[in-house]
Amino acid sequence: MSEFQSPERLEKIKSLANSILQYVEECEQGTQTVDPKSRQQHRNISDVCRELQSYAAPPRHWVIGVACSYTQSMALSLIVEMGLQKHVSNTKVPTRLEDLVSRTNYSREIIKTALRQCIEYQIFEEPAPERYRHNENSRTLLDDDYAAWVHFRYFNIRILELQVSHTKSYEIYASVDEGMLAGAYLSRSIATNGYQLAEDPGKRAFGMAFGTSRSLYEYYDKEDRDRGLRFGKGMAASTETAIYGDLPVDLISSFEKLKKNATVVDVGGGRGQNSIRLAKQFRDMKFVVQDRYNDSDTAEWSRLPDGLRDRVKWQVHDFCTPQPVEGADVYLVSQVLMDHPPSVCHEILTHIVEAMAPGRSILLISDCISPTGDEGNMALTTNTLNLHMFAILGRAFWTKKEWQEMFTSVSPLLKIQKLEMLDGRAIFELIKEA
Ligand SMILES: C[S@@+](CC[C@H](N)C(=O)[O-])C[C@H]1O[C@@H](n2cnc3c(N)ncnc32)[C@H](O)[C@@H]1O
Repeated sequence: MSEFQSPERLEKIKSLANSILQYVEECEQGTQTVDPKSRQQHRNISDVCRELQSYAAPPRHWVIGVACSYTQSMALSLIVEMGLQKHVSNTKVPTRLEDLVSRTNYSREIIKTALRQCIEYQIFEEPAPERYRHNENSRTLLDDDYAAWVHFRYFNIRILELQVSHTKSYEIYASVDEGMLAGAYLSRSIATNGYQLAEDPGKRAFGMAFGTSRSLYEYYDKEDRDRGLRFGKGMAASTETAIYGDLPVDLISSFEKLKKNATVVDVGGGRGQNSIRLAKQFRDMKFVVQDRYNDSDTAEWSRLPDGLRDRVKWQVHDFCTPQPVEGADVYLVSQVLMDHPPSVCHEILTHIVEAMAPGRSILLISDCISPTGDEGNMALTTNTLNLHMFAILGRAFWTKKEWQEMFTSVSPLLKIQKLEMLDGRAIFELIKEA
């Protein structure tokens, strides 16, 4: 018996392996019910695989391996930064390393090492030495919005190509990307703030990393429009995936029970990803996508299919000012409150509640919740998002009690009609009592 594999550990490995086999059998027999609301079984099995991986490694290897997991982000960021996904074959015939080098003129060592690291995590495949092709995972990077999302979360150094007469020179300007860079500063940020999340944007991990005293959205608006646009694209992709789409509002809230031509105001709606999805489903409803920073509404609008153009409109609106659309049927606030300190959330909600028609307008909040006690646990993906929010926005997800206190402080007339929670995601349906 190997020195670290005690009988207890081996027993654990056996039982985890059995649950994997049972999952495979159920899938083969079609007895696995894929619940669109939770995708719980798939998530369970990936938790089991992670646990199994931990038992397969000696403890000292496992912990240092977890500590080095940032190198996977490094590799992926290199791929996206160099745009390698666009050069690797998407057919059975792989691309040779030499061809990748000659097509891009980038370092052979970097290309090879970044691809190798990703391949170890099943992103791309290498059917023969130094021959690469896409697989199901790496193909996701061919979607521009999705690649923008990956880019937002990981490290990047942007190279600005300057055309100076006939010579090309490169200026590397100090821009490194949000998720990974801010994350690297988190321990330093809390250490200088008595081990608490910093309220002052300049002292948050993001502020320290980017040398700014502005909060994330102000920074995007005033200092870095390109990165702001990329964030918007990333958000659009994030709501389309299983990770953040596990609890879509339309599955939980009864849009069916609304009147056919109801108006939905999508507050802080970004590129309108939620409204567009809903407009496709509810063909008579109208949508107003409000965002302070989305000034590309004309571009968004022109991209809409014909049937949606007369029903989805954009409006530049700062949600910290009075709500211009009064008495709408639904005010949707999706992934907005999680970004702001309590005082700003109070202000955002107050403006909406003032515009709501008593007894009729619905306030629909899709956000995250920190489960306590018998409410369960956060899924790894939501916990990961919470850590990311610590670094980027200096915010932690609220408990149910904190949410309730916020609603009561905004207005005693605001009442929760429905609350759905899943793995740390939450959807609140509220009305303003008459
Ligand atoms: C995390 S995104 C959520 C986007 C969308 N609701 C979703 O669920 O995908 C937050 C959005 O709030 C917008 N935002 C930030 N500050 C704002 C403000 N003061 N007024 C209006 N929108 C704002 C951002 O531009 C961004 O589009």
